[in-house]
Amino acid sequence: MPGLGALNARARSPRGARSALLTRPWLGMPLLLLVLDAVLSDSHGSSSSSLPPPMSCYKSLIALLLTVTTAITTTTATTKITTATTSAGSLSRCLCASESKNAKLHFYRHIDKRSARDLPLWGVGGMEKQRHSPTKIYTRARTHMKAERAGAAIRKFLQAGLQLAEEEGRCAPPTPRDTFIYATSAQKAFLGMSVRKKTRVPAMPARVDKQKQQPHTNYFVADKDHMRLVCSRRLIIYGISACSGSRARNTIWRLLRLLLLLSLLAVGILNNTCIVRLATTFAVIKARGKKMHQPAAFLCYITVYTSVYRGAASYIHRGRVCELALAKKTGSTSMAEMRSREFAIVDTYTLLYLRNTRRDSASVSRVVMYFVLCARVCSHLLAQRKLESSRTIYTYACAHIWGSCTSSFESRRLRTSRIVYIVSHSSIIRCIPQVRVKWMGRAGMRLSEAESASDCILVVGVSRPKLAAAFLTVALISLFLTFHILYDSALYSLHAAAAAAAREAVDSSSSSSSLDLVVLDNGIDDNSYESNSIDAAPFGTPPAAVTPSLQLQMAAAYNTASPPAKAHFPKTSRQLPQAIIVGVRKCGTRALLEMLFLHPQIQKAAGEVHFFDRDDNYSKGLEWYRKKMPYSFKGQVTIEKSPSYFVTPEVPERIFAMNASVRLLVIVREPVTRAISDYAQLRSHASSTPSPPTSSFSSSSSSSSSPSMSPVSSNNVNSLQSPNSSTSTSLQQQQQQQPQQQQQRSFDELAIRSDGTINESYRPIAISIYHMHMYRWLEVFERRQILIVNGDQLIDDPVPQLKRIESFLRLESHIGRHNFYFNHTKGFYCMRSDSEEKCLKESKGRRHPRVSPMVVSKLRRFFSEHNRKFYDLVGEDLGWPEE
Ligand SMILES: Nc1ncnc2c1ncn2[C@@H]1O[C@H](COP(=O)(O)OS(=O)(=O)O)[C@@H](OP(=O)(O)O)[C@H]1O
Repeated sequence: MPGLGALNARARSPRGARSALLTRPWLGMPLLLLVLDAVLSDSHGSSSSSLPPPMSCYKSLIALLLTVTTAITTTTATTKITTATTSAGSLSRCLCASESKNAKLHFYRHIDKRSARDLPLWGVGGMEKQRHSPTKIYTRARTHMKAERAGAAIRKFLQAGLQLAEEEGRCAPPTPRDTFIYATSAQKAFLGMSVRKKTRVPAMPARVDKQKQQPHTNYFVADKDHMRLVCSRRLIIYGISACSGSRARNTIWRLLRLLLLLSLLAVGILNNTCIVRLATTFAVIKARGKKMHQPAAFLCYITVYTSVYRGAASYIHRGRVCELALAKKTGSTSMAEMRSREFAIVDTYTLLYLRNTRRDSASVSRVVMYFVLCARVCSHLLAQRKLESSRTIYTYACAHIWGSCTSSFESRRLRTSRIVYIVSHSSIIRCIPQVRVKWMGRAGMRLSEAESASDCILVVGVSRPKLAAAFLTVALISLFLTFHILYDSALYSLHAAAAAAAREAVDSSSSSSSLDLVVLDNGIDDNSYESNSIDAAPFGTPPAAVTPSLQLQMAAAYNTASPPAKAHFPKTSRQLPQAIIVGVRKCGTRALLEMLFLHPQIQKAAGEVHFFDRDDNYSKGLEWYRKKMPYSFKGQVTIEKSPSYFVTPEVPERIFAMNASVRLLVIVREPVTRAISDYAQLRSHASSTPSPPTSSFSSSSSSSSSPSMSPVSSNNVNSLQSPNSSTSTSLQQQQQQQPQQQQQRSFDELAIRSDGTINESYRPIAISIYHMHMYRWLEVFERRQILIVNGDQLIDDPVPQLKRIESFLRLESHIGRHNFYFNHTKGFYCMRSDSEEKCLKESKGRRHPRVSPMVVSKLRRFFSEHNRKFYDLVGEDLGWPEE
């Protein structure tokens, strides 16, 4: 058994195995894994056998899990992106709030939902009153309300905001008020608004819904581009976002994160690789992320991986970047003192983006908008005398963006390829009459004694989904790696457990009596059933996998060697059958196969393969056939059954060509009973088959041209093949014709012609003339390769027949009486294994039609001669009745 050496060798080198885990390719995505799996599933696909599901099943499951995880991750990341892109809405809300309620802007370091909830923002529709963020309202509406009601609720919510705005009298939009609703298309649809794609700005978006209750208010659906119009046109933005997602999704995400963290930490300890460390770092940060302001944390992840702006990111996530900068610029070292000063931070979380942003229309326009907003904030601060007008406002942005902004201010109009923004310099100047806005380079963030003090630093910027994509990639790779490693570890443990179990079994069996060993070692010779046994090594693979001698070797190996840290389970593969039940139809082939399957060393093919008797299957080649076989361990015997092999002339040669030493099982039953059983089956099938359109068949029973009693013609033999065989045309005719016409007739009519002779061309009769088929097998195979199983005895008492077969297959005796119990309802023996009790299905053991005793005895007399020929051929007398 080659597996033994390999087993021990591998068991002794767990380190090698473990390192193999890490050298596995992990560059692909889960789907790639699935594809690979499918390609490689040749030797590890699923099987209908009783073996534990092959590895690829686990792998597929893991891959599926990964895909689901990926989907969740993607969704989460997408919502983060949405959060980022709706930041403009947050800013405008902040702005309005500051103007309406004199809110202290330095509270707004983190413009997130939590802080927003506590602020008296009218810009999002009376948030203070309702104590709910629009996200929450939307989510709740989506979850709990019908679309219309939810739409109405949100409209009401928006109107409340408008009302509040009116009361405040600040930041009030011109009349008629134009309200822009910034929402995803799904949300807009939800609101009952048709979504019009915005193409050109400044053309106003189409008006889609007029509120009758508030005739002066026009509701428009704004897309991202419209957001940029907000300030210049003094419109109101309502940000409705579903960023937060459902509670369930958040919980799942949290759990996944925890799982990821724990697993990566565990694996990271074992495997000191930078990949794992990286992933672990990611997990730790991700886990911590929930405590941080989302976008800042988000930037932090990116920073960790790019390692470019680490310092800046940490400043940001602490929300102190401006404070520090200001402290340095004013020469103050005391933070407490700094906090007592008034200054504004409009937005911090997109600082890093500014370093990377391209000079494209979208980012520039967004920055312009931010500046406008900043300007308004400054104006507000000036009005409150919290900012000295003589002071300089520093903004931190990369040079080219700043260049765009200033040039736009100067030219009063920023024109890009796509959009013209009406951002006039005068409007800004109106807002901040005496405040100069200057760009402060990165160096400005550091201590510079020469610089004059400043009261206000505006850190502005934009964020883009691009960064999120990077994050997502890292997340996916980490997830993939994690699950891959987890999967490997799980398999590893499974193997070890299985090997340990095998070892236990070996230990216990080695302590059993030595008599067993003697009997088994001499197996065939000592077995009284073994008249047909083959003495040479029978199968393509050594049958010794679990023979006691080998078990002892294994046990010895286990016992002498120091206990291995890890062990490997032998691999499974699909083997061509070493034994085939070739027939005979209706003699108990299924029962035989299922009963043999009780033996742990036997694996059975699912269904009937019909490889050798059907030309279309045979032409697919042996590889196709092999793939139809179940997975088996080395040393196990693979068996398939296709009863029509017995009567198909080409089959013996074909099987021989595959494996000259194959073992064949022919199960036979008293021919008349078999014929009646066959008839019962045909009739049952006929009743469930729709009738063919035409039929030119002339009943064989009434056909005067039918062959006479004496030897069945070769024509008849050909016509006996499986109904599905493609080797015979007459057979197909028979297939179509028999069920409909013949099977409406009684067995008596079909089996006995009107002239009283036996209709031996009638298929059920012809198949029962066993010697006519058997001789073809004996022309090809040696007698000792074929075991004749008595099907009647298998019904009455299966165990002796099975013992014969165990011997014939050179298998350890395993199946015994404990494996069977008689089921009185079914009238047959049913099987019992450790795990279950099982009877054959209803089509096995059908009620036979009533056949007149005269016909039975007539048939028996007819068959007696054929039976004797069969006995002579096989050298066994089966003792079937002759009357
Ligand atoms: N344990 C047990 N349970 C049920 N049936 C049993 C069993 N042992 C043998 N048999 C007999 O098997 C007969 C069906 O034979 P096959 O399985 O070879 O039929 S088939 O050719 O595959 O259709 C079937 O024939 P019918 O009785 O005519 O249905 C049974 O008699």
